[in-house]
Amino acid sequence: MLIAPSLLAADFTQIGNEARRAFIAGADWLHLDVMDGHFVDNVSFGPDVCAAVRRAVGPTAFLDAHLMITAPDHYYPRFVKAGVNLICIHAELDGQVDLSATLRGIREAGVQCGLAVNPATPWEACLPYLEAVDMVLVMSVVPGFGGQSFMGEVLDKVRALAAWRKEHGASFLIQMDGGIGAEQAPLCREAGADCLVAGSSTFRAKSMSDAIMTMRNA
Ligand SMILES: O=C(CO)[C@@H](O)[C@H](O)COP(=O)(O)O
Ligand SMILES: [Fe+2]
Repeated sequence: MLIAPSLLAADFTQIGNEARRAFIAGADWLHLDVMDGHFVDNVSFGPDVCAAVRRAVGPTAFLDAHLMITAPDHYYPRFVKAGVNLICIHAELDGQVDLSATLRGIREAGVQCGLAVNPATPWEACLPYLEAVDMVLVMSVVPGFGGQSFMGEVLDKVRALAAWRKEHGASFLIQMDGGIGAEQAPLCREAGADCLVAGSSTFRAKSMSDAIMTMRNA
């Protein structure tokens, strides 16, 4: 099980130190929540902050950018340039954005690509793209803010995606994001998730390393 602390819950006055703190505590990935105030009702940070995080953590740490933005096709090259390892875009943009071309462009730039679904979006929205992604992200909160409660009803989507993957011999990872801590991690794992994003339960834990270890051993 990969654990990806979300930098959204970090102390923003200490962003570089906070990013390093996550890896020192045993994080597998660092999750970077990018919000544009259009796709979600919040604004966070953009490619320049991601590039600063890369400088802080060094060349080998895995950075996972979750783009909650309406124009990922326009902006993804800037996140590639910032040095992230994976760029995840939202399936809800289907019809507005050429998702196939964007996913292909991300991969051709040498970066892994992912497709995310909101709690209200059926997993089948990913179906046309499942051969073309490295990861599917199943949101377990309505995106926009950290610190929300886990929505257990999305676990059925994780089960369905895991079943599809097995049946088709596919290898994409299944990530879950939102409201995840020690209590939710075993449920996510049982359903078939491979990577858990956790903001509040890691950065705001008394011991980040204990919090990460507990979730990983779920
Ligand atoms: O993408 C999002 C929210 O939109 C998440 O990555 C959250 O930032 C996770 O934070 P917690 O729910 O774990 O506090
Ligand atoms: Fe996220």
